Amino acid sequence: MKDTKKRQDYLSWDEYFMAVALLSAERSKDPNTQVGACIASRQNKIVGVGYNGFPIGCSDDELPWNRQGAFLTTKYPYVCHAELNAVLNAISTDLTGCRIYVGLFPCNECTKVIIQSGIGEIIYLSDKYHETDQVKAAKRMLDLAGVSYRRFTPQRLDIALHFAVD
Ligand SMILES: Nc1ccn([C@H]2C[C@H](O)[C@@H](COP(=O)(O)O)O2)c(=O)n1
Ligand SMILES: [Zn+2]
Repeated sequence: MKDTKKRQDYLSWDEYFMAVALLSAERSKDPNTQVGACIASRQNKIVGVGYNGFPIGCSDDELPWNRQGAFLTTKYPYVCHAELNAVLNAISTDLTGCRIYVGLFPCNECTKVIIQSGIGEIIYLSDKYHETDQVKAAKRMLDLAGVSYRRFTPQRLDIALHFAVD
C-alpha cells in the first residue's frame, strides 16, 4: 500500500500572515482604503492584528471619512492606522524580532511605532504612496534603524474562503 503524501498546496508562512492582514482589512470602514496588519513572532505565532479605524469610543457616525476638504473635516486627523492598532493590540509590548505583514507600506508615524516596538522586518503588499514624503521619511528611518522591508511576492493570486459547509 502506498503512503499518503502530505497536501502540497498549503499556505506558506508569508501567504498565511499576509492573508490574515488582508482579512483584517475587511473590518475597516474606510470607504477608500482598507488596510490590515498582522504581527508574527519568530516562532511564527500571530501576536497582534489590526486594521485602520477610528479610536475606541469615537463613533464612525460622528467622524468623517472624507479625503478632501479642511483638515478637521477629513479622516486624517482621527484614523488609527492598521500598523498602530496591530502593535497596540499585541499580546506583548516587546515585539523584538517580530515581523509585521501589512497591506500598504507604513507611513512615517507608524514607522516610528514599528521601530520603537522592536519589530525587525516589514512585509508589505502595496507601495502605492511611495512618492509621498511620509513614505520617503519612513524608508529613511527604517534604513537608519536597520529594520528591513520587502514586498510580498505572491505565489497565488487569491485564496477562497467558504462559509457554506458540505
Ligand atoms: N500604511 C498605512 C497607510 C494608510 N493607512 C490608512 C489610513 C487611512 O484610513 C487609509 C488611507 O486613506 P487614503 O488616503 O488612501 O484614502 O489607510 C493605514 O492604515 N496604513
Ligand atoms: Zn501609519
